[in-house]
Formats: sequence, structure tokens, C-alpha cells
Amino acid sequence: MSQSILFTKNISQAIEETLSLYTFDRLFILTDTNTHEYALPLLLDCPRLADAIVITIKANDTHKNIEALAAVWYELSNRKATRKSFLINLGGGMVTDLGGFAASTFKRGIRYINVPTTLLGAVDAAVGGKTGINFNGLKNEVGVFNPALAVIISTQFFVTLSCENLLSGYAEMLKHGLISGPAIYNKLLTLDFSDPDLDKLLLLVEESVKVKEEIVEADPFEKNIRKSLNLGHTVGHAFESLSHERHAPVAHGYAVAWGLVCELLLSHMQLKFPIERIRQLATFIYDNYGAFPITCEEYSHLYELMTHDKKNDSGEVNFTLLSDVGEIIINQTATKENIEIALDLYRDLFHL
Ligand SMILES: NC(=O)c1ccc[n+]([C@@H]2O[C@H](COP(=O)([O-])OP(=O)(O)OC[C@H]3O[C@@H](n4cnc5c(N)ncnc54)[C@H](O)[C@@H]3O)[C@@H](O)[C@H]2O)c1
Ligand SMILES: O=C(O)C(=O)C[C@@H](O)[C@H](O)[C@H](O)COP(=O)(O)O
Ligand SMILES: [Zn+2]
Repeated sequence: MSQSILFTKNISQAIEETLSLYTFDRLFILTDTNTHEYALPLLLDCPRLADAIVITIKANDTHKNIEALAAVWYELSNRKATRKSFLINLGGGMVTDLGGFAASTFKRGIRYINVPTTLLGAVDAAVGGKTGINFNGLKNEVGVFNPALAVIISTQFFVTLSCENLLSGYAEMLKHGLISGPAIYNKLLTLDFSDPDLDKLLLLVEESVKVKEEIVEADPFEKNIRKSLNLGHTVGHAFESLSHERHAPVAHGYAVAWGLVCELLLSHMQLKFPIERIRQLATFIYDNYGAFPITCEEYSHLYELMTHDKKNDSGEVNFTLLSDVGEIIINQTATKENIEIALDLYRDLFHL
């Protein structure tokens, strides 16, 4: 999978240089309502964007859906996009997932690049070629693997990000730390979110992207080791879908943070992952992210949601688990009973 990843302190220059590598007849920029307001102005001095056609969709994951996707297809079609046209996805993971899927399917595929504007987008969503939309109440139920030609990462965009969005991205960085090993993971636990050191954060971002890049390079289509990038997501996506059903959606990274704790509890039960490490992470997550409230009456529904996880086969729920920090064991099934015990333990740890 060839995908160039560029870190820059000058986003306009990086976009100019990247676009100079390609020829296209029409250039489109996809934003959501927030990135239109906060991120697009940072690109206004790019001469190559002067004639770009901006398409704007509603913000947030509730709009990562078939209606917003169709709206993008209509715009591309009505504005006469051809196979020689080019799309820039300017936004967080919602925009890069949906825009990547729109580009991959419009006229069977046009070229696109990602310019992530959230921490989560930079360290995870914009990188690695998973695109798609939510469908039928399930996360990323429809999509394709098709990487952006290039990903341009600039922390200039993070200035307008809320603390909630920084924390959401940080959860995916914690996941990268957990799968890579103590050297990165221990550093991540030392960042103080009441007064974050932004230089330190940038170094951690670069390390985090590298963790993802190397895994995707080794297994772009998630046949083996890429399943490690899904740590925390079997439970996390079930929490996220439940939050949408409740009409109180939680940010993806928050759901992943709580999912990580649940899946490490399963890891403890099935693979002896050290309990002290779980207490340490649960404290960090409780202090910074709070708790996702669940009751035991919701366990069966959460389990049903997990039966749709894309790692599953043969009717069993498939997890990526760890035997220790950095010790990944993929293709671990768990019984409904064990999953429910892990959820009980999660509620204990989070005072629910
Ligand atoms: N493809 C992948 O590999 C992958 C990986 C992780 C997550 N995801 C997906 O990514 C999505 C989550 O991404 P996200 O956390 O970036 O959410 P998001 O794109 O919804 O952005 C979060 C919020 O921040 C706003 N925003 C974006 N950039 C901003 C900026 N610079 N300043 C101010 N506000 C800004 C957005 O409009 C939105 O309201 C989920 O759909 C998740 O499933 C995909
Ligand atoms: O890149 C991957 O592989 C991941 O699993 C990264 C996840 O953080 C991301 O949320 C991804 O979209 C989840 O994919 P899914 O296949 O479980 O829908
Ligand atoms: Zn994720």
C-alpha cells in the first residue's frame, strides 16, 4: 500500500507541493461545517486551490451516513467531476472516512488526499486506507480499503480543537502505545491534560503515526496483524452504536478508551494481562474521559452489536487481546459469559 505521509509546519506550502505532483481537470475539497469554518481559512493562500470547488457536509458522526455520502456523489456529478478530477478531504475522521469512500466509488474511483484536522484523524483515521460510512446502526458497516495518495499532517489545525477532541484522538494513541510496547505506552500515560505540553504531544503524534504506518504496511487488508489496530473496538464500537441509539453520541475515541479497558479485562481473564496495568489505565481514563454508563439489562444488546464486528467469523465474537503491553494475540474469541463478566468488572472499576 503506497501512501506518502508528510508532517509539515506550513500546510499551504505542503498542499502546493503535493498538488504539483498531479494533473487533474477539476479539484474538489470536502469539508464539514466546522472544518469549513476553522480549517479552510488556513488554506486560502494556496494558488492551486483558487478554483477548487468546496463541498460541505454536516459535521459529526451521526452524518457519516448514506444520505451525506449521496449528497457528495450528487455534488461531484452535478459539478461535472470526471475520473481525472481530484478530491482533498479536509477534516477529521468523519470527513476522511466518508470522503475516501465517496472518492473510491465515484465513477469507480477518483484520486484523493487526506488533510486531517483533528488529532484522531492525524494519528489514525486519515492513515491506512480504511474508508466507509455507518449503516444500519453499525459503525463503518459499508466501505472499502483504498488509501489516500497522500496524508498531510499539520498541528496548525489543532489550535481550534476542543479538549474533548484532543482526548478522543489521544485514546487511539493509547491504543497504539498498548500494542507497540512499554517504551511508547509509558510516555503516553505521563501527559497531563490539565496543561498539555504541545511539543511533547507532537513527538508522541509522530511516534503514533509510525506505529500505525508499519502495521498497515505489513497487512493492509487486515488479514493478520492489522487486527491489532482494532484493539478496544469490538466493545468500543458497540458502546458507540448504543450511544447513537440513545441519541447521545459519544466521540469515537471515548468509546475506544472505555472499550480498551473492557478488552484488557478480557485479556486479563483469558491471557493473564497484568491487573495492575489495567487499574493504571482505568484511572487515567476515568479521570480524563469519565465513564460510559451501562446497565446489566443492556448486556445482551451490546453482545448483539458485537456479533457484527468485522473481525468475526463462524458466529463467534473475535477480539484482539494482549498478554502484556506490546504482546499482541489476535483472533481470540470470548464467550458471551466472559464478555459479560468483563462488562461487570468495567462497571466496578468505573463506579457504575
Ligand atoms: N479509517 C480509519 O482508520 C479510522 C480510524 C479511527 C477513526 N475513524 C473514524 O473517524 C471518526 C472520528 O474522527 P474524529 O474524531 O476526527 O471526528 P470528526 O471528524 O467527527 O471530528 C470531530 C469534531 O471536530 C470538528 N473539527 C474537525 N476539525 C476541527 C478543527 N480543526 N477545529 C475545530 N473543530 C474541528 C468536526 O467538525 C467534528 O465536530 C469516526 O467516524 C471513526 O469511526 C476511522
Ligand atoms: O486502521 C485500522 O485497521 C483500525 O482498525 C483503526 C481504528 O481505530 C478505526 O476506528 C477503524 O475505522 C475501525 O475499523 P473497523 O474495521 O472496525 O470498522
Ligand atoms: Zn478507532
